[in-house]
Amino acid sequence: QTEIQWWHAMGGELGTKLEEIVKGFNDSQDEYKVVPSYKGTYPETMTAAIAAFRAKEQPAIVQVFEVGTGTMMAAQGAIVPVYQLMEEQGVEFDPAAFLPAVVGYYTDTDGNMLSMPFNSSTPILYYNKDVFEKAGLDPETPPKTWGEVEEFSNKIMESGAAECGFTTGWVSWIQTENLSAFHNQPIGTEQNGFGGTAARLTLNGDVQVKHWANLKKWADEGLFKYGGPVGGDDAPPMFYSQECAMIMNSSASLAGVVANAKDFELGFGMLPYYDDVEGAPQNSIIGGATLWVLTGRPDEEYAGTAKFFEYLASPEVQADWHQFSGYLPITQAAYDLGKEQGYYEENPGSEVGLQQITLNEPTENSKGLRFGNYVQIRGIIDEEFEQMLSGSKDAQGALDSVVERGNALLEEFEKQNQ
Ligand SMILES: O=P(O)(O)OC[C@H](O)CO
Repeated sequence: QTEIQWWHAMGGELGTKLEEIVKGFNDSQDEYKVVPSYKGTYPETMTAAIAAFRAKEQPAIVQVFEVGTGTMMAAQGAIVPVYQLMEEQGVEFDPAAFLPAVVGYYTDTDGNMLSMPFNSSTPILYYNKDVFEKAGLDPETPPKTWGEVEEFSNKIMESGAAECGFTTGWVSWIQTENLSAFHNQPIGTEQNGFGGTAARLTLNGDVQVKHWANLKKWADEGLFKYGGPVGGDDAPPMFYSQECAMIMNSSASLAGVVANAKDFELGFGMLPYYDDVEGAPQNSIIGGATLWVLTGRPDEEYAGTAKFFEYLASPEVQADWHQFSGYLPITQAAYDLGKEQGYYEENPGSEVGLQQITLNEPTENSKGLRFGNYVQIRGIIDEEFEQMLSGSKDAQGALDSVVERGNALLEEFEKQNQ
């Protein structure tokens, strides 16, 4: 039996489900055994894989979050593009089976898919209907605009229904990158980096500055509570304990929310927008991760990997994973299967993420981003946001620093990849 190592970043409920999915494949045949290993957060998993590659101890498959795409694409010689893998192994693979938002993010300029879509998400709003009701708000109506987020949060706090209005996961992904896409604002030149490595950051525009300044003001007033860097691990517990009435987080936080928020009625909504920004709401962008295949493994592992990917993309596996986790149904077939099963009717709110990424035809500003060294740039976004919260910089100063420090990394990346 050939063992295939799969390094991933799915902890908690998602990790348990991932293992169940792998077991389904392992039990379905006896030639290959996929061995999943949890390697920590997305940045930790990616760093571990790069170090392992240098030490020639790399796994065949590694799960890399969406913002690692630019770096992985440039790592020629280290990766086997998935379209090539499937072709070489004679396994049928139709990129058109995946949703356009997913295909667009992971294909090269010739339309070839480089990594295997597995878990694509988008951020949404979760809210506590019980707290809304206690505060005299309509529990069936989530806030649509940032003005309403402020107004509702004030009511919630003044009425004593909860201590805080809202929290958020991922300041980088949700309150900066998605905020920009949803308001049709660029975060960089060259179509947010899709046009090539000459791209530079521009995320210190008026809308982003206004939003960060508001977050600082709301944090000072207690309306908003910060959940920490990277994914914002401190945010979900504040929502589960009913300290904060709302949370903006990945659609894939669903599994955790369902498991932990047992004492109150859950509501779902789209991300808020500023109604004085023309073109908003545009559409949100995907997050989550894809599976990259690394070079340097024995041939039989690639044969098994192709078979495993075929299994992962099947409508049954995808629909099950999507419905459990809150990740988007990444293939049309998985979405259709869910409809046939009556899943969306029985689970109001479960289509919010999909409706939001498809709200409008994506523009250059809202189809995603592709920058090299972006994992490090995410770290800079968190650092500068924290500097702003502590009062040592204002929103403009913090975002200017993100651009300056980030562009130094982009210049370095461009030089290395000429
Ligand atoms: O928590 P996930 O898997 O939806 O990922 C969120 C972000 O896209 C990570 O960059």
